Amino acid sequence: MIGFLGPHGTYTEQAAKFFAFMFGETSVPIRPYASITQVFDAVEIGDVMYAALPIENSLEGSVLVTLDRLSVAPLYIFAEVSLPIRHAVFGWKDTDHDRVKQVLSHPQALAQCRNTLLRLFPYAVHIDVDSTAAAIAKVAKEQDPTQVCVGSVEAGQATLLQLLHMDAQDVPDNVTRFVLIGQQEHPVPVSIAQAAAVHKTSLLLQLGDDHPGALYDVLKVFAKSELNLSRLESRPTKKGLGSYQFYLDVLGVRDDARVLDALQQIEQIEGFSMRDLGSYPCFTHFK
Ligand SMILES: O=C(O)C(=O)Cc1ccccc1
Repeated sequence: MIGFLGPHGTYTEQAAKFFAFMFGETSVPIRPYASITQVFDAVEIGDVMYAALPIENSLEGSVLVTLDRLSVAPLYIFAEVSLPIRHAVFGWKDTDHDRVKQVLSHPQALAQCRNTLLRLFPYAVHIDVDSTAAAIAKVAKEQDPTQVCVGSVEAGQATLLQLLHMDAQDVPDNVTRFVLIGQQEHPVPVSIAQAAAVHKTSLLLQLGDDHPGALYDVLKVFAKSELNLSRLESRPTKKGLGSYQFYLDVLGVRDDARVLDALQQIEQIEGFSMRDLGSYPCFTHFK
């Protein structure tokens, strides 16, 4: 079973369906949860074997709820899929744009459409909802012509709402990365890894003692090993202002001799602790 950020109609459901399809013959069912936190709870207590969650967007950057929980949860990334995201705006028939008071959606969707929404609905406030599909359901239920919502065209068209605008994202090329995560003892079939041309290894680094060049010492290892980093991100450790941990995505699979060697070298650097968040296949899926 794959838990995902629901309800039905979210972008994460599209990713969950992709992952389920990758299981092939042993195709697994998917189950919606109302929030990212609830999906994490479900996979941690073993209610579901896997979880599908958004982790990063090409316009807005990291989905912090996912990233921060991943740093403390004993979970691993097993696969990644990047999906192009096209946002649509839905409302009631004959919506008067100047009278719209509220635009509801997931905060990432609102952020990805910020400028377009300001232009279309200059007097509206943006309201965060747990998912795009939850926002669509709320606007469809309340039948209030001063509310509109942002979500996928398929989810909106499954309601009585009217499609007001297509492609509301501020930049046409809008892509979100979704990850399949789970407990280490439940790896996915090797056929999934074999189906991908690109693999990544994700690491979480914590500096023990901060000193000049501490991060450089780590980056030098990757540079000398000619390993490409596809991401480097700092997040607060929450232990005090100015205290950071680092997320790194290395292009390469952990079993690769160069990656193994680099990781061993980093482990020997004093003052660092490194957590392996998984080594996994990366897919891109165009509908
Ligand atoms: O709310 C959704 O539909 C999600 O799956 C989260 C999300 C929101 C915006 C872009 C990508 C994923």
